[in-house]
Amino acid sequence: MKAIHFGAGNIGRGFIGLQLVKTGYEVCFVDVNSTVVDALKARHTYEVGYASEQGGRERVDGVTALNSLSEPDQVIAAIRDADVITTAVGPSLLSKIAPLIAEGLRQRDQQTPVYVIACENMIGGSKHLQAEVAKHQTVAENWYFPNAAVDRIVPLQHHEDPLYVEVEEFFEWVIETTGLPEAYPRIEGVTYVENIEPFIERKLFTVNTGHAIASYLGALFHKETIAESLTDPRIRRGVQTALYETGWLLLEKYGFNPVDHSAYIQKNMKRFENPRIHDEIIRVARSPIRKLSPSDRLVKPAKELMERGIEADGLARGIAAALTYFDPNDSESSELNAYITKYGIEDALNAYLKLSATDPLGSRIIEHYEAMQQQVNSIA
Ligand SMILES: NC(=O)c1ccc[n+]([C@@H]2O[C@H](COP(=O)([O-])OP(=O)(O)OC[C@H]3O[C@@H](n4cnc5c(N)ncnc54)[C@H](O)[C@@H]3O)[C@@H](O)[C@H]2O)c1
Ligand SMILES: O=P(O)(O)OC[C@@H](O)[C@@H](O)[C@H](O)[C@H](O)CO
Repeated sequence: MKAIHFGAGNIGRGFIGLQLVKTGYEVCFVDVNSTVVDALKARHTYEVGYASEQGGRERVDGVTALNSLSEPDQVIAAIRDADVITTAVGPSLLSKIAPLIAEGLRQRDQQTPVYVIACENMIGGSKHLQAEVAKHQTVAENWYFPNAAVDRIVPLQHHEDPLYVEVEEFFEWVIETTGLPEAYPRIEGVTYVENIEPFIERKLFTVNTGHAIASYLGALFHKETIAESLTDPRIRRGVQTALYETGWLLLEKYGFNPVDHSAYIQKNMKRFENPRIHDEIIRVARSPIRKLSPSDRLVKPAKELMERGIEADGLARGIAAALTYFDPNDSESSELNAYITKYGIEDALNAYLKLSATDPLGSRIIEHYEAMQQQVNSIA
């Protein structure tokens, strides 16, 4: 059994590759980072460490890697032979890897099924990748693209060994089975469900909404990590308020049990506070344009709540904080900041969030944004 995994980064090595190897796959990582690719090729093994009370490390053996920039033909050949293809490159890069995947799939023996699973933080990730592949190659009937949700906090890594990765112990990987044949491959640790929507929305609108707001409010109050942010009552309250709002939406949409969902929120607050994980604001806040897009963790739940006549003020405050965020090393943050400086907040709302300054959500965001601008000046 062979698996190709695009993106040998934190979640790629620290979760997806690990589970594939545990299942019995020979895993070939594909990446553009030559340090990581060369080390995987040379050693064929790496270690995953656990940031938990028990700690401990696991060895991940029998892996290899290819560089998609310098070895595209080898990547295509590897896709020809693969049973499963997974990705964890970031949602905006799926369009970049699609041509290579399309060419590899085109060259396959068309009788053998293949499963392509995007493990990205987005709703409908695999179907989005399928649409990107379809721009280059007609998608065959037995190329399956089941949507998935993946959850494990893997912070930025700062070790001498470029392959070692430290992760939290908790994980959840959910894959949608609707449309798959009976004999679809089972991956160790994966929960298979007929309908992924409640799972991806529960994860994205709790773990990622909470994380995002902790990071943007954290940046506003000059914090360095998520755990540090949550020690500040102003930020903690902001995160919890937003999570009770998204919780209300999830209860309305999917009929979750309120007691169970409250426990889910509290469990995630504990994960954010894990003292053994140094999760930097710059990682969690990365790519603010993506995070502020109408289909992502902040604006989508806020709009859906307001449409139901339910208050979303905590989300509006989190969105405003995201609009004040600035990291000069993050290209999306730089773009957004330059846009706001040039055209103003109302045009930015329109261009990136697809919201008007006059609609109820837009006007709440602007009120918070203006109050925060004063706050930025007073605490700077
Ligand atoms: N880190 C987490 O806690 C976590 C948890 C769940 C989901 N995710 C999701 O997983 C994805 C990856 O996140 P990450 O934290 O591992 O990021 P990362 O930056 O650590 O890893 C991304 C990897 O993709 C590689 N890459 C970039 N362009 C590529 C290309 N053209 N071809 C092949 N590889 C390429 C990068 O070199 C990098 O190694 C994102 O969608 C993220 O939302 C992350
Ligand atoms: O990866 P992003 O940029 O979509 O979001 C940053 C974090 O919220 C995210 O990586 C979480 O750590 C992860 O989703 C936990 O499962």
